[in-house]
Amino acid sequence: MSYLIRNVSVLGGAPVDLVVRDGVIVDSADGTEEVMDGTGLIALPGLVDLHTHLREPGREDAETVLTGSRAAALGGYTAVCAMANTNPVADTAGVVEQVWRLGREAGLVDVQPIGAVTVGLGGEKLAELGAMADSAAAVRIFSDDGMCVHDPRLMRRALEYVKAFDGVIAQHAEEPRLTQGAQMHEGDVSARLGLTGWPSVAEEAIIARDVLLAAHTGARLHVCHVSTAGSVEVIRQAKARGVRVTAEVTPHHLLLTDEAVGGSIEGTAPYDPVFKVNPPLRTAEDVEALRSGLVDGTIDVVATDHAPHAAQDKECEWAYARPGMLGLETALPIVLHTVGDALGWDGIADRMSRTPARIAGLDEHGHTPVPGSPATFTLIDPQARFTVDPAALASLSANTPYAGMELPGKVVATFLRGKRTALDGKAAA
Ligand SMILES: NC(=O)N[C@@H](CC(=O)O)C(=O)O
Ligand SMILES: [Zn+2]
Repeated sequence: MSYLIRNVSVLGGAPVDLVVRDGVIVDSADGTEEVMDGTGLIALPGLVDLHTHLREPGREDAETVLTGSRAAALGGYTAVCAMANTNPVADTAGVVEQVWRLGREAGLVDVQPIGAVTVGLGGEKLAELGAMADSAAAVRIFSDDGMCVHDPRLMRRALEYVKAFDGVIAQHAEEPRLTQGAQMHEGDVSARLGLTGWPSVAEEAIIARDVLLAAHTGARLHVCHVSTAGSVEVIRQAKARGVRVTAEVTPHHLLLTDEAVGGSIEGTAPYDPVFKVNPPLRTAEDVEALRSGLVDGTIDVVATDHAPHAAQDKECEWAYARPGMLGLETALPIVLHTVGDALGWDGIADRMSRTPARIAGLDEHGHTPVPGSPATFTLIDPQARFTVDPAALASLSANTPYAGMELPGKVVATFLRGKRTALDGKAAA
């Protein structure tokens, strides 16, 4: 199909016509098959998520590569990096190739598998990093996410190993000796609720160690879901010293605080497991530091940490509930709501597309939609507002913390190499 999109604003600029043909954006609208009205819409490069849990193989009742791809396309994404904590764990060339192939078959977003750092996420033995890098999936990001690579010797070896092919280690920063039994952020709210706390220092101590290891090895480190003001400060200092470190923040850590666990959000009761997530929701001061860190570039990207969980794993007592929340279908609206004005459209394109594409080595992504570029972009209606309905999400799971919230910014359509993968709330497959 070829498309003529009339009167659309690219990154907030003056309205233009965008012509999509043969997978690229071209100049001439001659003979285009479908005309779309882009009046009032913003065109952004297709969003790229560095942190998505797709649950296939192993928990296809919570999400599959196909259903997660639908959620991604509807959220404006054209590429997602699939985390390795599946069952079996994505720690061999066979598993990463399977996930990669399933992504191709779904055909809605580019699914780039992340490989595990250690065998079975066990934290004891390096996985076959080279074999995963050399596989058809061409893995470049490795992570034990869900678990921290806490052995410093293993972390050092992993950094040294991936440096050879310019890979990156994405660390879930959590000192396990400081988070034993932790149920939420350690602070006033945890004290009030009587829940064991996860102190901020459990995250900050690992990041501090890892930036030193990254400096020592000269390898690339990426910090997953940064959640505390202290972490932002450690990363800021490391960057000032030239360490090759990048970092992500999730939409939920840009908006929600530990008060949500205490029932502060309208329509929720205390101990609602929908707010249970790792790292935990922190304080208002942390949220403020994360927002300014993202705006000043200390934090490089927004990543969703889309973590679907089946109803029985979420709708139970707090202590038994799995940590994690959905993200793909609400990420852009939450970013618009929290830091949209401060970032502007170019800043949003940078933090949600250009920079994550660069970190992941996804060269076909992150391009501003102008003639000559791949037709891999998304169209947003910034004026439209919508109310989040968990049942209406394309994800197989419903664990969104934003149920009932009214949010700005609707994804109208998404294109991947000229294929329209989502339109008006419906995915193409
Ligand atoms: N974020 C979470 O709370 N959970 C993630 C794992 C992770 O990202 O640490 C999951 O896989 O469910
Ligand atoms: Zn994690």
